[in-house]
Formats: sequence, C-alpha cells, structure tokens
Amino acid sequence: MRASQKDFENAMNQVKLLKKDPGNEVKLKLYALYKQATEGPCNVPKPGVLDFINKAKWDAWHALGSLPKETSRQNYVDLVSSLSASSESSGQVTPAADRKQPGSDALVVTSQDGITTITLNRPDKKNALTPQMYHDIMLALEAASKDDSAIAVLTGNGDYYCSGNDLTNFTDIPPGEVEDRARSGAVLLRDFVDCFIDFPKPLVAVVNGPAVGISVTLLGLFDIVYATDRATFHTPFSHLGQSPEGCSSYTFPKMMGPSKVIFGNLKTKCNVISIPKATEMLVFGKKLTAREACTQGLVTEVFPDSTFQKEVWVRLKAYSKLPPNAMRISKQVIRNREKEKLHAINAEESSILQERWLSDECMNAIVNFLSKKAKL
Ligand SMILES: CCCC/C=C/CC(=O)SCCNC(=O)CCNC(=O)[C@H](O)C(C)(C)COP(=O)(O)OP(=O)(O)OC[C@H]1O[C@@H](n2cnc3c(N)ncnc32)[C@H](O)[C@@H]1OP(=O)(O)O
Repeated sequence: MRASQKDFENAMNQVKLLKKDPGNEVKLKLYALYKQATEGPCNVPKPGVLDFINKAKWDAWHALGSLPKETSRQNYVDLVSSLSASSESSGQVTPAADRKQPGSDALVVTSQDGITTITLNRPDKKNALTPQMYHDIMLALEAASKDDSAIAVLTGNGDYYCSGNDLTNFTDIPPGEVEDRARSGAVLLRDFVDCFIDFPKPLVAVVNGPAVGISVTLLGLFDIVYATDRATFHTPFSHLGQSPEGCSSYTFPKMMGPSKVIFGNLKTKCNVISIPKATEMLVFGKKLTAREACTQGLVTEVFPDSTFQKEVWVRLKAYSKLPPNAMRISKQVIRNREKEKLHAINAEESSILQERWLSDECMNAIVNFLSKKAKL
C-alpha cells in the first residue's frame, strides 16, 4: 500500500517526537527522502567542498537519483516508522540496523553482536558498484565509525564478492559532458577511497567469492581480509585502458615485497625472471587465486568454501567482544603515520584515472564489454 500525503505529514510530525537523536546518517537519509518526495530529483548546484554540512545534504539527496516522488514518500514513512518502533521498544536507534537502506536495495547494512556488516546486494550483476552504492557505502562507513559496533565488515551477497566498478556507469553520457563526468567520477573515487583510509575501527573484508577491480585494490586498506578458497583477485586495469586506484600503487608493492628474482634452470640456461608480483597484478592483470593472494600478503587467511561463513563469523564475533577503544587505538598506532601519504596517493591515482577514462583505450574496452565482445 502506498503512503498517502497524510501518512507523510504524520511521519514528519513523528520525527519531531523521536526520543533519541537518530544520528547523522539517518538524518541525512530523512532529509534526502523529504527533498526527493517534495521536490523530486536533486536539481540545485553542488555546494563547495568546504561547505561540509550542505555538501553532505546535497550528496545524500543527489544519491537518490531519479527515485520517484511516491517511492521516496513511502521510504520516508517506512524509515520514520522503523525509528519510532525501535526508539519505543529499546530506547535506542541503531543506524540502518537489520533492514535494507531506503532508496537502495543494492546495499544492506546490519548491526548485530558488535559488528556492523555492509553487504553488497546486486548478485545478478555480480555486485558491480553503481554511483548510488559508492555513496551509500560512504554513508554506511560514516555511520559505522560512530555507532556502538566494535568492528565493521564488508561482504557480498551471492557467488561474487564484487565485480568492481559497474561498467555501465560509463554509458548514457550526453556528448559534451564526458569531461565533466570524468571529473565528477574522479571526485567520487577520491572521496570513496578516503573513507576507507580514515575508517577508525577494525575493518574486515569477508571475501565470499571472486573480486575484481576496485574491490581488490581497496583490500590493502582493510585490517583483516578473510577469503573463501573459491575467491580470485583480479585487477585487469590495462585490459580496460585504466590504471590502479584504491592506493594499490603504494599498498600492493609494499605488501607484496620487492621484485622476486627467480633464476632459470642452469641446464637449460633460462634468463633471470624478475617481475614484482604487484606489477604482475596491476600492470599485466594477472588473476591470483585465494592462496596466491594469501602468500602475497593481500589476504589474511583462506577458508574452505564449505565452512567459510561459519568459521569466519565465529572468529569475528569473538573479536568484536574485545575492548573497542583498545582496538581503535591500536589501529590508529598501526595506520596513522601512513594516512597523509595514502591521501596524497589516492588524490594522484584519482586524477590519473580521470585522464584514462577519456582515452580511446578505455572507451574501446567499455564498448567491447557492453557489446559482449569481451569478458575478463
Ligand atoms: C567512481 C569509481 C571508479 C572506480 C574504478 C574502478 C575500476 C574497476 O573496478 S575496473 C573493474 C571493472 N569490472 C570489470 O571489468 C568486470 C566486468 N565483468 C566481467 O568481466 C564478467 O561479468 C565477470 C567475469 C565479472 C563475470 O562473468 P560471468 O560469471 O560470465 O557473469 P556475467 O558476465 O554473465 O555477469 C552477470 C551480469 O552481471 C553484469 N556485470 C558483471 N560485472 C559487471 C560490471 N563490472 N559492470 C557492469 N555489469 C556487470 C553482466 O554484464 C551480466 O549482466 P546481464 O548480461 O545483464 O545479465
């Protein structure tokens, strides 16, 4: 049943009666749904980067894309009713707890047992990332950094962990707007990766299947990476006419070590082979198995697929009971001295990628994928 105007007005009044502040993430969602329900898609200029509050509000509204007014009204009413119910039953509002985020079914955020879990939920598209998903993941991380959970987890629903950037993001661009789109894509990428660099609590990737592109490169910014033995790790940037992101141009060589020199068999007089593993992945697009990725330091531990979920969640529930402040501070000690460098690398990678997106090599690769001529 669709929410009526009366239901909508009642919900607006109910918001004022909430006993507990629902937190910034929820307030931004409410704001965005209200604007979308009353004014339609965001049509105002983007505020400047230093206008933090208005930029966050604009981002939240803009992320709703072309969501119809009636659906936005319904989502607003549903969100308020879930907030009212939880603030009455427990006196506590957990951001996005155990429900799909309004406006986007492609991301599910739950909070339970001290763990906030962000699940990519587009299994029919191998969990490829749309612009809305990038925005929703940023909002979810922002909320998770402030909620009661001790750790945060990113995982995927279905047979894939994630197939990387949704390549249809490059389609339907009106002529004359290609450069603008590349520019805004680079800003989105930089903001997105910045959220991972700055995330203050232990961040865990539960890699439930193959991972491609940005979902692989980001792993260098996680604190733990658990993978099923069915997972593979693939960064086909050259094949796509693109270049590395997610700070992988720094984290991968660092974790995988310097060039590994392999001498040929003396009898057959082979040449010396010396290609760093990171280069083999990031430049030549070599796909690693889970065990290879573990040997290279990208994955913390590999589990048999049949027991993966059980073993990983038992482990994570135990970790989530450790003192949260100690974990947060230990992470800071480990990570903080690298942060500034990582932000600079992220900015540089994003700006190089902005140029790459305009190249013929990149455009041809996207056209080939979309016309089903090329698959990885
Ligand atoms: C603003 C931020 C920018 C960040 C930049 C990041 C760079 C990257 O992430 S680069 C990596 C981009 N990803 C890819 O190139 C993967 C492309 N996908 C594939 O090669 C194959 O789909 C894949 C090997 C992942 C799976 O193959 P199959 O098992 O044979 O499945 P299908 O190909 O039939 O896939 C099912 C369905 O999903 C669609 N799909 C999968 N991945 C993507 C994707 N990345 N973008 C868009 N669509 C994707 C695929 O087209 C199928 O759709 P339908 O045909 O409509 O069913």
